[in-house]
Amino acid sequence: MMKTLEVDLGNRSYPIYIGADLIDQPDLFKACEKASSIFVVTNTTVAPLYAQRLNKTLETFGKKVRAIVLPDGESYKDWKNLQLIFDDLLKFGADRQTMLVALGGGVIGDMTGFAAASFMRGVRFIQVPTTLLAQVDSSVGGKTGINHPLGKNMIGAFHQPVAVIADLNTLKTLPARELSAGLAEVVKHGAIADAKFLDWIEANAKPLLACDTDAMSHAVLRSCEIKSAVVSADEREGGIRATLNFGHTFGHAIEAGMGYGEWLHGEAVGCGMVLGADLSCRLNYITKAEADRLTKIIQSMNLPIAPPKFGGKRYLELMQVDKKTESGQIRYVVLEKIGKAQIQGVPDAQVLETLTATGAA
Ligand SMILES: NC(=O)c1ccc[n+]([C@@H]2O[C@H](COP(=O)([O-])OP(=O)(O)OC[C@H]3O[C@@H](n4cnc5c(N)ncnc54)[C@H](O)[C@@H]3O)[C@@H](O)[C@H]2O)c1
Ligand SMILES: O=C(O)C(=O)C[C@@H](O)[C@H](O)[C@H](O)COP(=O)(O)O
Ligand SMILES: [Zn+2]
Repeated sequence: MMKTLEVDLGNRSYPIYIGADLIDQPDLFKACEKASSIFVVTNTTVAPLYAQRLNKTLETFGKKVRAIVLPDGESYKDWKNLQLIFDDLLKFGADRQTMLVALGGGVIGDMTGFAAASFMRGVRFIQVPTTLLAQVDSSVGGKTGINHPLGKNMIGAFHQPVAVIADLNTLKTLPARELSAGLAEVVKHGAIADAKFLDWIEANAKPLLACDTDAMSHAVLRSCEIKSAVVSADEREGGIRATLNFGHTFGHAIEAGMGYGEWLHGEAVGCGMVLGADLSCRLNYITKAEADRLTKIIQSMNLPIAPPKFGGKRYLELMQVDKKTESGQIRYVVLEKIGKAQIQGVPDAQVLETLTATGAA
């Protein structure tokens, strides 16, 4: 059965649809009725799996539908490949009434959203997330952008989609490693916002890793509920939205430091949460037993828990460019307790203790 949630942002509110075989349902794409043309942005892996079905659905609106197929991978989330989207939009007559449709994981969603934010100063777009990570996290909330060699997601814009259509059946073709990466963000939602959800995740590692339909449905729904509530309260990260960045200050440093694509985003975030839990413990918020428990949950999702050994100085250098840094002071999301997070500055010496204790330094 399909579930519908709402991201509540006044006249920019939009629905999140979660259910099976949704890419075949034209009524969910009704925002396309007013479009002059439709461009589906996808990649070389997802296109052969789902583009034809989506195309058939979109063609029912009687508009020109075109696919823009990008190369696959985090390392392509850059200027050069963003430009390919603009090239085709201009070449094939897109205008301000054009609808972009992002069909793929977080990389495609972030790039399509940024293209939509900036093409002709802004056009509408729909998110059709096909990875677990995109369904539980990246398709919701309107953070769009690309990477810079010196820092993750450094160039971008807030631009909300007009609908999120999460077809749970697309997860059936997802490789196991990608499923685990998505589970990292699911664990994050439990850790920062809902201790009972974290209990459920802990108890359901097996069905989650097996991509069981009921387990996936609950994981996506509860994650979207948590994320949409946070985004509705703080769209532009002036306050509580920063808690969604738990594990990301360390995680983004791992992604950039290794070279984008070496570690998956979810893997880096999972490991980043191990460091974040250790730091939270050193700050006397959570106990050692609670930090160890979170590490075990992350490990149970087949995610790496040992960070790359860049050394303390290099980690601090990589983390300095984090978007939460204020006047040179790096700010970290820490767990006040399981199910509640906050952001604060931490002396480098204490961060170095965490980096040393976890083998990063
Ligand atoms: N905007 C946000 O709020 C937000 C939140 C979290 C992550 N992100 C970003 O999202 C990106 C990570 O997203 P991701 O984990 O989805 O990675 P991804 O987009 O690279 O997708 C992972 C892999 O799965 C493939 N794939 C996608 N759907 C598939 C399917 N149904 N079956 C088989 N293969 C499929 C992709 O082609 C790719 O190879 C990062 O760039 C991260 O920074 C953004
Ligand atoms: O939506 C948010 O806010 C998040 O922080 C979600 C994160 O999972 C996501 O990876 C996001 O892209 C990170 O944002 P950034 O501002 O640190 O680049
Ligand atoms: Zn993330």
